[in-house]
Order: sequence, then structure tokens, then C-alpha cells
Amino acid sequence: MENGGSLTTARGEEGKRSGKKKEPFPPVPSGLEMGEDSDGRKYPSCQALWDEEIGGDHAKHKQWYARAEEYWKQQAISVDGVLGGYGNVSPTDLSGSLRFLDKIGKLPAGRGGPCEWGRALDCGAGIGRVTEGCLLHRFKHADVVEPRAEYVEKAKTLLDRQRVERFDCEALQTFVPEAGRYDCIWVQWVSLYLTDEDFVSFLQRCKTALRPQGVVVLKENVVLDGGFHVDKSDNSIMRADSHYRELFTRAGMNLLLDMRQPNFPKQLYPVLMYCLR
Ligand SMILES: C[S@@+](CC[C@H](N)C(=O)[O-])C[C@H]1O[C@@H](n2cnc3c(N)ncnc32)[C@H](O)[C@@H]1O
Repeated sequence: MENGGSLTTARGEEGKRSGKKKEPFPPVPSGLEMGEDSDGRKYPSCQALWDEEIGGDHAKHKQWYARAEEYWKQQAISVDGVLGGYGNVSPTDLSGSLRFLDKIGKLPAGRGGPCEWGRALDCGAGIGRVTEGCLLHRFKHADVVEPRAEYVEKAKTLLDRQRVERFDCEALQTFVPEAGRYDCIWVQWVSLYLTDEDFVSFLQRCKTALRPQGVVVLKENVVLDGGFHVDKSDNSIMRADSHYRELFTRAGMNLLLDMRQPNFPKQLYPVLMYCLR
């Protein structure tokens, strides 16, 4: 999918199949996405999930994140470790990301124009795989933020310290990127750990952290043909494309470009890249 291609087409066709008269690309109202978790539990809406898991309770909110923290503590400090045993897809992933950045570099003025290539921020950076294999190939400088201290320490040994200026050890639900610092904020395979509310609020903080032509890039596993899925082993949520789009709107961000990661093995979930400003 590029520029809203195949996914929006699929939604339009759904409308045709049902036989009902519909707008070609109807907005998905908040909370109407159904979903399930890995224990087989069904939820009528995502709000029902958050009401149950968090329900405005500070302790439950901490507990939600504790499970991911516990999970990540057990993983190897390597590319294979950060990719859940799929280290072999890293080169394909990185070349897809570079291709997407090159498209962002050619955004026409009518769609906001390209970003500049000064400084990027790699969010939920793991050991800095994306910074090393993608961001530093286009941007002069980068910063990384990652909550697991061992990953941050490893990133310090792997990355060019002349060009990577900051190594912050913090989780995204509390992290506040510096205002006006970034041309690109890259968020890959980590938004799935954030609650909807924390993700929207993080995007809003990112907006403040962008330079005038700056962009946020989200690269994530996405459900293309159903509702959300929660994996209870690490408290991650795989959201539908429509769900993400609704969260971008809630955060007050515009979607400039999107593209599906090409050439991934069939057994992997679809991965989409979204460019927001
Ligand atoms: C699948 S790995 C991806 C790492 C990196 N983005 C990459 O693509 O190589 C997920 C990373 O997110 C981090 N993480 C988990 N929960 C997080 C949170 N709440 N805030 C920030 N990072 C988190 C983990 O420690 C881990 O490094």
C-alpha cells in the first residue's frame, strides 16, 4: 500500500460486498473496533479492553507496562533478540525503511514537502539496529531512547558516538523529547506496547519535538482484516490500520504517506509504515 492504496481500496470493496450504500472510505468511529486476547477473551471495543486493564487506576497502569518490561529483560542482547528470533529479516526491513525515507525526501510541496536530514530520534531503539542500519544512512545525527539499560549500553558500543548524541534510558509513556530538536522521530515495533491514551499523548509530545519540516515515522505490525489482538505474554496490542488512523487524528497529526513493508516472509504479520506531521 502506498499513498493510501490497497488498504483504502479494500475498505471500499467491503462496502460494495455488504450491498449497503456507504461512503467509499467511511471513518471508523472511536471504540467500535472489536478484538480479542491470546487467552481467547473477546472485547466488544478497544475501550472495553482499556477499561478492564487500566480503568483509570495508577497501579493497573504500571502493571500493564511491567509485563513488557519483564518480557524484554529475558531477551538476548542482539539483533535476533530485539527481533524475536527473526534477525534474518533485518536487512529487508532496513532496506524497506530506507525506501520509505527516500519517498519522504520527495514529498511534493502540496503534501507538505520533504523533511530535512539533520537529526533523527530512534524510539524503543533496542540495541540501535534502526539507527545504525537506516537513520544514520540519511540523517547527520541521531539520538536513541530505550527503557532496557542493557540494550542502551550495547547501543553505546555499536553506534558511532560522534553522530549519536543522546542515549536516553526511558519508556515512551513518560519520555518527553526535547522541543524543536528532530527532523524525524522513528517509532518502530514499540507503539504496540503503549495504551491508546499513552500513544496519543506520546504523539502529541513528538509534535512539539519536531522541527518545522519534521516527521514522525511509525513502523508497526498491523491487522488488515479484523480487530485488535492483545498478546498477554508481553502485553502488546496489534491494532488495525483503521485504529491507528483514528489515533493519528486524535493526536492532531496528518498522515502524509504510507507504505507496506515489501518482501517479508509470509508467516510474519503485515508491517506498515506511516509518515505523520
Ligand atoms: C521489537 S523490539 C524493537 C527494537 C527496535 N525498534 C528495532 O526495530 O530494532 C521492541 C523494543 O521496545 C522496547 N520497549 C518495550 N516497551 C517499551 C516502552 N513502553 N517504551 C519504550 N520502549 C519499549 C523494548 O525494550 C525493545 O527494545
